[in-house]
Amino acid sequence: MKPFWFAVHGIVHAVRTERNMLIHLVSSLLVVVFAWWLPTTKLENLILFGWVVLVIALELMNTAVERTVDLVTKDIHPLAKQAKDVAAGSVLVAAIGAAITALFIFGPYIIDKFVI
Ligand SMILES: Nc1ncnc2c1ncn2[C@@H]1O[C@H](COP(=O)(O)OP(=O)(O)OP(=O)(O)O)[C@@H](O)[C@H]1O
Repeated sequence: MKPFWFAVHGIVHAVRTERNMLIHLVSSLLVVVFAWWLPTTKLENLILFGWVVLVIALELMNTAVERTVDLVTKDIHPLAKQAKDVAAGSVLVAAIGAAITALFIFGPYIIDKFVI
């Protein structure tokens, strides 16, 4: 059971220390609110859930890369920059994918609600 709590501790640490993680959690909450408010299908909710999980999981990995790089060197190094920037890029790619998916799924329902 210990590895589970170590993992939970890691998640709590990332939420407490990473501003971007807070942004992802607020965005995830917004997705839940919209999915509850709009008549989305089970499949659509499942797709949205997958993106939310992917973005949060990648942000956790990004945090791990940042900590590892900082542990290895405090000096300015091009490889340290590449490692951090590439890891951050993976989060950005997923976040853009999630935003586009959310727009495609929620967009038509919102238009239906407000345009008669
Ligand atoms: N050791 C380093 N050598 C060279 N460039 C670095 C180094 N550390 C950080 N950088 C550059 O500065 C940027 C900001 O680094 P920092 O460690 O503050 O992470 P961050 O991206 O601000 O993470 P967060 O805000 O999520 O904690 C990195 O994306 C990278 O481009």
